[in-house]
Amino acid sequence: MTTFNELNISQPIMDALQKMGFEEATPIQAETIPQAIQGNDVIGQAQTGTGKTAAFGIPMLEKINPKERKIQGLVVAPTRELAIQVAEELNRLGKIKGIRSMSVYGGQHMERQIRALKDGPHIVVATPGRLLDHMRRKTIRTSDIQTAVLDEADEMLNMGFIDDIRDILKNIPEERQTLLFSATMPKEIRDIATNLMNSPKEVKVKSKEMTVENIEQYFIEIPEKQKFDTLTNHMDFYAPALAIIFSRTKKRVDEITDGLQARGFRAEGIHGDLTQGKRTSVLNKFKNNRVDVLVATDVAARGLDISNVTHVYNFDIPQDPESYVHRIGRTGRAGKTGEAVSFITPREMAHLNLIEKVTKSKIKRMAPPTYQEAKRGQQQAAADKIRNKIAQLDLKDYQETASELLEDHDSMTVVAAALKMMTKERRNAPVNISSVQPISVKKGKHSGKNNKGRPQNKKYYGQRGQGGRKQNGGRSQGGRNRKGNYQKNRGYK
Ligand SMILES: Nc1ncnc2c1ncn2[C@@H]1O[C@H](COP(=O)(O)OP(=O)(O)OP(=O)(O)O)[C@@H](O)[C@H]1O
Ligand SMILES: [Mg+2]
Repeated sequence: MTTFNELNISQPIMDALQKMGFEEATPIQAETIPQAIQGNDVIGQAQTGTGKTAAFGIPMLEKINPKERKIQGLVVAPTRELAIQVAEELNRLGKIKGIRSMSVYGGQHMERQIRALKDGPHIVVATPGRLLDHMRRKTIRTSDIQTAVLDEADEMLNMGFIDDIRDILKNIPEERQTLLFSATMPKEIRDIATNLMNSPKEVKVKSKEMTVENIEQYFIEIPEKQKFDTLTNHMDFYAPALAIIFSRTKKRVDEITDGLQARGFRAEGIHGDLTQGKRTSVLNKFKNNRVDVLVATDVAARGLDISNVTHVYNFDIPQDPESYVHRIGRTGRAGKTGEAVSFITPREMAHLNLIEKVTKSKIKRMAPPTYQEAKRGQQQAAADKIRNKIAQLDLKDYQETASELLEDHDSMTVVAAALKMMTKERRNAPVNISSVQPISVKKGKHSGKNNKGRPQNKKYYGQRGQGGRKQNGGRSQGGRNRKGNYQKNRGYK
């Protein structure tokens, strides 16, 4: 255990940490903060949700002089939502020291952005394309930048942003310090990254698995056509408080979202074809619990820190093991527990084995919940709702009508009728999701545009998953118990 006191952090930032409720440094913070404060370049790798933002944020903030209204720190992140979030966390950490961070990303009004930049933020957190745009227009001055951070570095290099990243770094003074962080860092990508840096110290928080151990991981083997019914059955049976569902395409995200809404779930979708306004509003609704289910493409897979996400579903298994790690890492953050459930079609079993092997994690087989179980789950949710109402003890106005009902019918019948009215007959809303090809290990699956220049795939797929099925059958343990807890927490809607 390391306290922040031991890390030579200045008082204003210590005060901010205290205000944020951070008591101890996480391992990646304990290991990288001293290295970075000394001025070293650092490649930091640690599991999802373990505080990498503050690990690079604190040393960057330490170096900044708040009196100089110049951009002294830069963070580059792969998605707009992540840029917004990182800027918010840096603003919290830097507030008492008087350091202002601003996010800059595509899809936002250029003129408005330029005006805000004139206000003189000390740190800019940007997505690569928009950042280059500003650099070309000279609306972002890079000559005073002392620290450059690449958050989710491997993703940006993977996504074909390597040239953009090179261009960005070329424009930043050579004496800069470069910090590079991610939960995953395939060797080939690390080699590319190392070339962009100055003798970086590599800090890898050691763990057996790439995923955090407080995420219980399951898979359900299920034909493509049955995925959607299985999803709603699972959600009825286990009643996740907050869930993210990942799907492979934007079209499927829309279809799943529509389907869930038709079946009475409070769901919204997020993907790259939506306007930025819509993307932001969907994410805010999810954060404020006005939406319980977020359906997303990989645009939401990296870095997003939404507290209390209890379940992550892979409606479609992701192509890369790294993507699996990041997706499921949206739950089980900052020491909390979470559950990940992946739907695997029979032909994708070998791909699942490969993911297990690369991530060194155990993904347990779970039987698909039946429709009967789903209905029972819904009834229990309705019963919980009644229990909560009873606890509130404000039922006097209803007693006269209740006693009239009980004169005509026995209490069992009355309660059963009430429960029936409170539960939804989900199957009355048939839903069709358009099919996609299964991901297979043997086929050359790297032809897709996402796989451009992904040397690490060769490594994985060269090894070839062993195929075959796991025989560790059985349902997730403790579902009912956990379900009870979740329902108490949320008050079923
Ligand atoms: N020392 C700490 N004590 C308590 N909470 C912390 C500490 N450091 C960070 N946190 C909180 O933990 C959560 C996860 O942090 P963060 O988003 O930085 O994780 P990450 O390692 O970047 O994850 P990812 O790989 O998914 O990007 C945040 O809500 C953050 O505020
Ligand atoms: Mg992060």
